[in-house]
Formats: sequence, structure tokens, C-alpha cells
Amino acid sequence: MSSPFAIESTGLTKRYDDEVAVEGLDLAVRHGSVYGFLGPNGAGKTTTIRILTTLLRPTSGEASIDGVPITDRDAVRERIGYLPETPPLYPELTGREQLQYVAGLRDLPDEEATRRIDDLLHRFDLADDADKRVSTYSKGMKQKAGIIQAILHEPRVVFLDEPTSGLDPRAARTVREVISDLAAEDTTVFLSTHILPVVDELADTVGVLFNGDLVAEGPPQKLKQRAETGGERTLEDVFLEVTQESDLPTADATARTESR
Ligand SMILES: Nc1ncnc2c1ncn2[C@@H]1O[C@H](COP(=O)(O)OP(=O)(O)OP(=O)(O)O)[C@@H](O)[C@H]1O
Repeated sequence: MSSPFAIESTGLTKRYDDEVAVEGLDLAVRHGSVYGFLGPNGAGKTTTIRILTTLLRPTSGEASIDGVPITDRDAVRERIGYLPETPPLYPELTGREQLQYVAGLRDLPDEEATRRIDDLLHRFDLADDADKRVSTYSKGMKQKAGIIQAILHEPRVVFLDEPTSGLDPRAARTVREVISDLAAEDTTVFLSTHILPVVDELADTVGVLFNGDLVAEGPPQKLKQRAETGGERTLEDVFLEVTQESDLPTADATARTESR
């Protein structure tokens, strides 16, 4: 039977000289789920995503995407979409040309590419600006173009780094709806953001990275439950608790194995 996991890693580690950015990370993200990847600045989130998207080689450890080892870069890249913190766009192209270019790289048939580009431009309220150069776009417009190009080819697994960054409330809502729709269509979404309500709303599982290590993992509802009182705290409370400098293991870490 094929793996139930869209993203798997074992002992994933990345060192930069003496700095350990990611340390022994084990991930198992189910197909069609939304995984909220949280962590303070410098925790190692971007490094992890760059490894999983084959842009960076790990120092040690293994990972696979949709059952394909990340060492098989071409096969992994066919299966993924990635919105990095700064979307890679050519300023001299128009928005539409940029998306057509990406569709070409992804070998999307012309008719399907045109249909998907038009649909997504409308969905993100970018259709009226599609024939303007990217160099004239606002931050939010560039972000929308970046999101569209990450999902244009209907990848099996999408990595989104701060997808709502720079977006107005309407566009941010569209992004949340798109993430929900992707998961409903069995696409796996690996979502890194500091905006905790977005994670609370969308994520099936939340993982909190701290100093390169996963210090808590579980469904948001479970992480928020107070074992002692049966009451509830916010995801922000949980985040602050598990990302405090301390040598002691946190109670929340137990939620991790239970959720698997
Ligand atoms: N190219 C690099 N060379 C040296 N150290 C690096 C490099 N890239 C990242 N690091 C270090 O690795 C650690 C993790 O960085 P990373 O960018 O993965 O964090 P992050 O969780 O994405 O942070 P943020 O939320 O601020 O984006 C940090 O201590 C950072 O300084």
C-alpha cells in the first residue's frame, strides 16, 4: 500500500557551520490535510520548507513528498507548488505572461492553462490588472500572482509561506477559501504563518517548531485543551508556552504522538 503521508521526514537536520537550523525533524503529514507549521522567527521553518521543496540539501536525514524521496528532485518538483516569502516573478512580464510562462514550465496544455489562469485571476480579483506589468504591481498584487502560480498546475502538495502577507481582508479570505478547497480536493497544504487565527481555522494538525525542533504537534482543538481543568486556551497561549526558553519538556509534546 502506498504511504498515507504526503510529506514524511525522519531525522531531518540542517546545519550552517555551528548553527543548527533544523534538528532531527520527524514529520508525517497526511494526504489532503492542512498542516499549520508555526514557530518563532529563526525557528527553522523556511529552512525546513526549502529542504522539502528540494531547494536546499539537508545535512542529514531523509524526507519524501507524495512517496518520492527529495533526492529525486525533478519528480518531487512535479508534485509540488511553493509560495516562498518573496514570490519569484519577472517584473518585465505582465501578470498574465508570468502565469503563462509558469504554465509552460509545468507543461500544462494551452487550453487548460488559459482556463485555469482566467479562473484564478478572477478568483483573486486580479483579472483587470492581468495585462499590466508585474513591476507596476502592489505588494498584495504580487502576492496574489505568487499564490496563483504556486497552485496553477494543481500540485499534490502545496507549500505556502505566509500566504496572506500583504493581502487586504477580502483577498486574505479568498486565500483561506482556496486553502480549504485545495484540501477538499485531496491536495495537501503545508502552511507556514505567524497569523494564528488562520491556522486555527484551517489546520487539521499544527506543528510548532522551536530551535529547529518540533516541540508540540496535534490538532488545534487538542493542543488548546487544558488537561488540568478541561478548559480551553488560545493557540497563541499554546504557542507562547511551548516556545519559551526552557530545558524542561512541555506537556503539549505528548499531543504529538497521540495525533498520529
Ligand atoms: N543561509 C544561511 N546561513 C546561515 N544561517 C542561516 C541561513 N539561513 C538560515 N540560517 C539560520 O537558520 C535558522 C533558521 O532560519 P529560518 O529562516 O529557517 O527560520 P524561520 O523559522 O523561517 O524564521 P522567520 O519566521 O523569521 O521567517 C536561523 O537561526 C537563521 O539565522
